[in-house]
Amino acid sequence: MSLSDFQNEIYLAGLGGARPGLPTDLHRLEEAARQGLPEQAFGYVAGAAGSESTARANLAVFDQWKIVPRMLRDVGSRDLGTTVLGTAMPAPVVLGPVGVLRILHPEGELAVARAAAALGVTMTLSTASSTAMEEVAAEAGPRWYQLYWPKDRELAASLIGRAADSGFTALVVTLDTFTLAWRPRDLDQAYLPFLQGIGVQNYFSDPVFQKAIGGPVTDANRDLALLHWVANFGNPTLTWDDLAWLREQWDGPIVLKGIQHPEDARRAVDAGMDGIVVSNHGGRQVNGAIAALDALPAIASAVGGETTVLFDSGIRSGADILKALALGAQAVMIGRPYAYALGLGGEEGVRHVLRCLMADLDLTMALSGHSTLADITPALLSR
Ligand SMILES: Cc1cc2nc3c(=O)[nH]c(=O)nc-3n(C[C@H](O)[C@H](O)[C@H](O)COP(=O)(O)O)c2cc1C
Ligand SMILES: O=C(O)C(=O)c1ccccc1
Repeated sequence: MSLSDFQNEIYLAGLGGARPGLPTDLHRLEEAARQGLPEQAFGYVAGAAGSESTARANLAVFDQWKIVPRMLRDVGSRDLGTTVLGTAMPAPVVLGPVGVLRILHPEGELAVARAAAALGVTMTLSTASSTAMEEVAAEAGPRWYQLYWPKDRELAASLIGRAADSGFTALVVTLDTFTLAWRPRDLDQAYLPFLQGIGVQNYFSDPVFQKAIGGPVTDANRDLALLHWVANFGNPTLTWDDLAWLREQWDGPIVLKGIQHPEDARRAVDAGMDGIVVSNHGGRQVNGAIAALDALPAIASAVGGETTVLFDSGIRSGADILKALALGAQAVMIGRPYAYALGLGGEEGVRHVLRCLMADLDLTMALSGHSTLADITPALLSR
């Protein structure tokens, strides 16, 4: 199926009288999710750090940039395809890592893997997934693995080795979340998915983790296992020097997620990394932090052209994607929209979100005079 068929299919379904089960404006998915999902799970996904002002700014900042459409440029045949970190993509859209997906749907990461595979879209599996990576890999198409770098190096090496053995082709190392931030929605609800054993599956299935707690996780040692997980989840003492060790562990591309300062982007390149994700974790970590899109231009001018620059935090539409690409990203990741859609519509819901985004991007590019990603430059934007 070509990309221009994505919107046709949706339109034709509408003309036939069958409304899409979920909103086609992804901003409105959040409202649908508020009404349709259990309160605590919805709050976990929708929530962010502190007063959530950075999460709001991530969305609002897109309105400060305007697309200036160009006419009469023969956009009759479009190609949104690209290759990022060696992975071929139908469009510059990747499912970002979102942990604990079984709080939203019983099939969790498996449903996401099937939806992404059906469309040839790359999925990034979280270390905090609620399904072990080997099970997800068996159902997934193109796939990257997101590492939460644990304290214990032996455990880190084991997770990385399993990811390589399971066919994950790039390592996305998240730096901004060695611990969860001050998140009032979850604190007020006393809600943590892990206390229900959701999000620890990659750890509990790991031989190094099991060795450390004296054997497989059972009802008898579950509390011990959870304490060991908490103690090992993240390492606040890591520095740039530690990246040399990581580089030795993984042969494929490594990208650092959570970069917000141009000097950090520079250090990533100097440390031999293959890319960065400009991201503030959807505003879930440092409230008051710079809106992610505001961080992008300076980072792109510091390292763009030398490394792969990915972007996330606030992408909700084709226009948002076009703006992020124009400001220097090679591709974007999405988070909350597909999590909401999973909760509301399972595998089909995730497919809906991907088709909407790709169709909207295709149309927005065409109508603003762009046929390929190579045509996208900062010149198409006005502040
Ligand atoms: C419920 C939830 C869980 C997340 N879990 C992870 C995770 O396990 N690893 C990670 O690197 N990022 C995680 N993120 C952050 C996303 O990868 C992404 O940076 C963020 O959601 C992007 O912003 P957006 O939601 O506005 O698209 C999570 C985000 C949400 C909403
Ligand atoms: O909630 C998050 O943002 C997140 O990144 C995370 C971290 C650990 C486990 C699950 C999700």
